[in-house]
Amino acid sequence: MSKRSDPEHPELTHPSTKRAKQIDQATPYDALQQRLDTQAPEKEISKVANWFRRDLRIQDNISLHTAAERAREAKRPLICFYLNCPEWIEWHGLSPARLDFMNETLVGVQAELKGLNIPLVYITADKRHEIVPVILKFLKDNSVSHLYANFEYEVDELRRDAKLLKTADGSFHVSLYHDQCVMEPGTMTTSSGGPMKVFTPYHKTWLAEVKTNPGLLNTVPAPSAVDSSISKKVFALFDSKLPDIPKGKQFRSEEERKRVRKLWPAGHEAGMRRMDHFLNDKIEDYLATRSQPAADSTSRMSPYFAAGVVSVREALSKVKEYNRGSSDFSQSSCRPGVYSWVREIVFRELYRQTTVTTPHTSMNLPQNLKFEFVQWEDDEEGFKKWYEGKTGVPFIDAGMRQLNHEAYMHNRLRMNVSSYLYCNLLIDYRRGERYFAETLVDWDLNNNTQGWEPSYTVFNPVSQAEKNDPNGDYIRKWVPELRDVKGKAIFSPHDRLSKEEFKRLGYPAPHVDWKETKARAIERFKNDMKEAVP
Ligand SMILES: Cc1cc2nc3c(=O)[nH]c(=O)nc-3n(C[C@H](O)[C@H](O)[C@H](O)COP(=O)(O)OP(=O)(O)OC[C@H]3O[C@@H](n4cnc5c(N)ncnc54)[C@H](O)[C@@H]3O)c2cc1C
Repeated sequence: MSKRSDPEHPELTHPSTKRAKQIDQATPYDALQQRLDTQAPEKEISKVANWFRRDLRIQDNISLHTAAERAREAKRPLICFYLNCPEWIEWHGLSPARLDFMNETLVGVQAELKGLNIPLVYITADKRHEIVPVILKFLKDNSVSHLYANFEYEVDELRRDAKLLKTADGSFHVSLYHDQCVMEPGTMTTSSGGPMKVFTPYHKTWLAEVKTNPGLLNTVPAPSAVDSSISKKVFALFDSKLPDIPKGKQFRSEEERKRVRKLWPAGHEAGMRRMDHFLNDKIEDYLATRSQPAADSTSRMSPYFAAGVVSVREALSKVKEYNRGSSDFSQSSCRPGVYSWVREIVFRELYRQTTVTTPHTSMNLPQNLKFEFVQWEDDEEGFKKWYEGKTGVPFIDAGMRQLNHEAYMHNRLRMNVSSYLYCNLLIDYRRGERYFAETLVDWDLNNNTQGWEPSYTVFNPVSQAEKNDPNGDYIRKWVPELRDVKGKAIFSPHDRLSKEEFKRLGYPAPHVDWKETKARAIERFKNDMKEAVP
């Protein structure tokens, strides 16, 4: 089957499954590596540039650190820049919360760099196809001989970098670094040499590597101040103005902006404060409470990691300190909370390895390509109820209302609302994936696509709520219509209250019957995938 595009939902466009398999065979990552390896020999340094991407910090930033060292040794200026592309923002569906968080962080980064006599310049390419020419012009106009940046692993970004190298044709030298993870994506292989894809062996190997090589968690310092006799050569580049967030991507109101900003204070310092708070007050109980959304006991570090405001190495170095200086994070050697939190970080690492080695996963296609053959339902009413948190299923509605209010959702709810959308409503999972991207402050393509990977597991939102929100506190917080419902009726008020009692709540009846739709989904998946040949 394999539809290539859906005119009503252009965000779901993707290649055919056959093409996806070809892309997995000859990956954009390998193509870029090849270009990097076959560059013309380096010329003498005239100016060095560092391109900030999803690494919005000066602390423990590998490309920035290396670029600054190169410039310092050569006594040449260092220029930093950030590329803004409104069409790219639309294409990837970034949320107002995420953009505001990034912009606020950039304001701080620019000020920090200025204090070190290093300019941060904002450059804009209105359209995606203008990105490469705009960057080339900027580098040429400023006589840059050496460009530094950290890898981004998604297909679009890898192809953009390969195109930049091709078009530059040796006019400057490009160096890219692995900065997003502890373990370089693609390097964790099985005994037969292929990339590890399964979590348990990946986790085991990751723990062993980090235990024997604690240097993997080492951080690099922020750049030191540039001598003003050198920085004056790029005097005109200081005080570049932060571009406005595109109109359609701004908060609906000042009140909303203030509220969301308060929840997610921007910048590295705020991120590290949050990490300290987690270690001081939360990590001890993390294993026991991490699935209980009312406890709010997780770190809430995801926006900082997703935009690279805090590096994972720096966060793990803090965890190592807490772990009495040991990088042995195995279950038998550390506190349960430490083991369990690091395990989540390892999921994040594996998902980057997956993006690099199975690139079709970042092209709107499921990892298991057979799911591409499922016929999804067009249930617009159901979709609207889902995203507004009005499905009539309290746990699902609470999760979606938290998302809409905080630009964030607890992991347990992410698992439940995604399953509900593509199993019970049988709506194309990619629409939910996209809604998350457009709403979350912590959107991260690797974690989001893997989180949304369809499967046969149909979560039961009633038993899930009974287990993980036993007193119904989370539901009461986010679904005020149910605030006064007593006992277990809160988990399924339509079925557990009398008709009159339910009517008085002013809460919707379930949009679909869970049992029936579970059976429908399993049947549909089986039938549609039975003879699928991706
Ligand atoms: C459908 C779905 C969509 C998701 N979309 C995103 C997303 O866009 N961005 C995102 O960062 N995470 C996503 N996740 C993973 C997870 O829900 C969030 O990372 C987590 O809830 C963030 O809260 P925290 O920082 O308090 O996590 P903690 O529990 O404190 O975990 C620490 C860190 O580990 C990483 N992590 C935790 N859980 C996971 C996981 N299941 N998979 C991968 N990494 C994990 C995150 O970087 C997180 O900040 C998604 C999960 C699902 C099921």
